[in-house]
Amino acid sequence: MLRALLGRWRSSLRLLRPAHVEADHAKISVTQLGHRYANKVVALEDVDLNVRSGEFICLLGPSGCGKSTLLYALAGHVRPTGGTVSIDGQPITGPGPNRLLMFQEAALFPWLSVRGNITFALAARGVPRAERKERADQYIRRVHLQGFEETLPHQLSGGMKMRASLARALAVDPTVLLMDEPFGSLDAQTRIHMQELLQSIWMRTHKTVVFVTHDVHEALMLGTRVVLMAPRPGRIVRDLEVHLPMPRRPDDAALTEMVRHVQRLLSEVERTNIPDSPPPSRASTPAVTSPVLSPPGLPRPAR
Ligand SMILES: Nc1ncnc2c1ncn2[C@@H]1O[C@H](COP(=O)(O)OP(=O)(O)OP(=O)(O)O)[C@@H](O)[C@H]1O
Repeated sequence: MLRALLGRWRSSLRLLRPAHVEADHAKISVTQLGHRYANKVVALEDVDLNVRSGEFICLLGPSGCGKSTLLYALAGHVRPTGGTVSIDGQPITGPGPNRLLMFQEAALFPWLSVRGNITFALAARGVPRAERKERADQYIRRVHLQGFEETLPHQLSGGMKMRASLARALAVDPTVLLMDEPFGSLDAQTRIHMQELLQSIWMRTHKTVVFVTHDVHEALMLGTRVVLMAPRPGRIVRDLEVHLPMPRRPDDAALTEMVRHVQRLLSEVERTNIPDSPPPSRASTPAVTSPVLSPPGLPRPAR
């Protein structure tokens, strides 16, 4: 029994491997990124991250580890105080049409219908009038909102608003989709539905996505890569490729094993960053670099 459990645990963790992406092969390249806010908080220090075209990256970590700051630096909304960020070899100096940032709030115009919100965004991006309605309706179908084209946002549920917002984001076809905890305010069931929808859309489009979340299960459900961050100063401590086939089921056994493993890594990150303890030196986070950990109640496997 124990041997079977251990075998299952080992094989699921083999699907979680360290990521190594050369800068030459990267769509997004972040080099030695640092950001210190005006209040002297060091939100990011020495962050290096290369993202291939078509990857779904989840930034995961405790509150305050700089996930949003990194995302906003990619969006061009934060001008980092050190290092560089580039997309397709072009340095980012401000917001641009090749990136789209989505938040927890659907941010729909309340006086425009679902279709109106999408066609407005298309018009703002210079899409010819003749194409707008057809393109809007195509993405409305993709998020399963057909029949609600003329509905105003206040007549939609939270999940439907988020689907409309997702349709709008996809319709403008950005090179990179940046998502800051987009499903954070949804109830558990709607959140799972949104994850499944986003996953199925990603499988069709292979859009490059950078997705911020606190939720380990969400990160492993969606990500082709999970980047673990730690605070004070905000930095990357683990970068793992998730080789679990898609579509993923929320209750899949291998996924559940991985969630436990990554939760343990995260709690080690949190233990080395206890509030009111002196900030850890960069060399004092060794636990996070230990390659294999035992799940609770199981012996530590031989290396
Ligand atoms: N505009 C700002 N001015 C000053 N400090 C800021 C500002 N925005 C963020 N910070 C600080 O920078 C650090 C990183 O914040 P950031 O929001 O990027 O982290 P996060 O990992 O996204 O956190 P959370 O998960 O809670 O959203 C935190 O200590 C935060 O207090």
